[in-house]
Amino acid sequence: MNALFRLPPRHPDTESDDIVVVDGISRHFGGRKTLLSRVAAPVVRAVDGVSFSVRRGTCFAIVGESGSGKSSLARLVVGLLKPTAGEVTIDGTRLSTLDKTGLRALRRKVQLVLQDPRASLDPRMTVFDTLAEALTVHGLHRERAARAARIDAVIAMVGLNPAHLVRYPHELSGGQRQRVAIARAIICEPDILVLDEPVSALDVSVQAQIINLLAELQARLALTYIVITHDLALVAHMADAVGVMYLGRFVEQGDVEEVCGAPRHPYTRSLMAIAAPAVPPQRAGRPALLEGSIPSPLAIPSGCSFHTRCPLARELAAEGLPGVNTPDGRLPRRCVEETPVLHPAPGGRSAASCHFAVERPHIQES
Ligand SMILES: Nc1ncnc2c1ncn2[C@@H]1O[C@H](COP(=O)(O)OP(=O)(O)OP(=O)(O)O)[C@@H](O)[C@H]1O
Repeated sequence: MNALFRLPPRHPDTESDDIVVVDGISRHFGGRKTLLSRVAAPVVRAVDGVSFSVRRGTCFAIVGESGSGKSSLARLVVGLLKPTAGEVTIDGTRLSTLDKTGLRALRRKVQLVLQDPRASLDPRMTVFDTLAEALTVHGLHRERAARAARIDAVIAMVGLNPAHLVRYPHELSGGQRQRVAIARAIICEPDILVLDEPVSALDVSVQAQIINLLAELQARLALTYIVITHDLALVAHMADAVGVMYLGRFVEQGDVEEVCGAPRHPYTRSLMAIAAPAVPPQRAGRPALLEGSIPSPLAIPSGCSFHTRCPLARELAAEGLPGVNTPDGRLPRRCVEETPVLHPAPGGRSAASCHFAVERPHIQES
């Protein structure tokens, strides 16, 4: 489990105001016998001991490839999934202490926006009905005129007009549908939006418009964002802080300028190379494109879970001495045998879990 990593405040005299604190959260699936099977299903470690905190009014991004556990983590944060271990605290309230009523109240404050609005909007409901339903669920603006006024105000905020209110999702473009999904999320005046791949289902030309809309709304409504994405370029654009996720764990996290500007973990460097192939080689090693695909979370590699794809491990092994490497000489033994912990970078604005991340000390010294 990674220890709770908190960015030091930019201005040391301002008090820390963490609206979200995620402490050692895990979610494992399977492992139980079913009625039809006497053998327990294998355990999938979708999220495995993740910790982070998010300052009020900022944007925290969770980045990683498909299958790294990002969506499961998002669902844990909004209380849609129960953790196997660990705790999520939202604005001082521990989710584990909430009953059904408490969780419903929390869902008003923490809204989830999904990747594909075509799937998340009911095709049989007009835009007006979709927004009215959100108010009804939370018992807000019950009076007709007040409800219509709130819907008109929100539809304008997301850049649509009253003519859109009578349309059905299939009568809207992809960008307009995502604007409706955002309107539905903000209509109940939440504090936090969890945005799961908010633009990846959209045409590239529309993506920038939605990103700008999200930035505008964040400033106007003092929202806190948690953005789930596989795209480090989007992270660099939107986020203040980031957690880089691989097989259920954060392998690097911290200030976005530091993590994206001088990534220390070889996985982050590889993601950066994909996001911006023209970026010159980083100081601490050449970014290499990722080889192969992410292993199954049913069979997480031993030691450092990234060792099966790690370009830095291969490079270090090539420099290493017999006995320091695995018997086949392909990888440093330490990468295969020892699980790395998050090491804070000098200055404490980021941390990376790689045995060799900091100075890339020569393998004989380790
Ligand atoms: N309900 C479930 N039962 C079993 N395994 C699950 C369940 N939900 C997720 N998983 C597994 O957990 C792992 C992480 O899934 P998750 O959807 O959180 O990853 P992700 O990074 O969001 O990927 P994607 O971008 O493809 O959605 C995957 O291997 C997935 O198959």
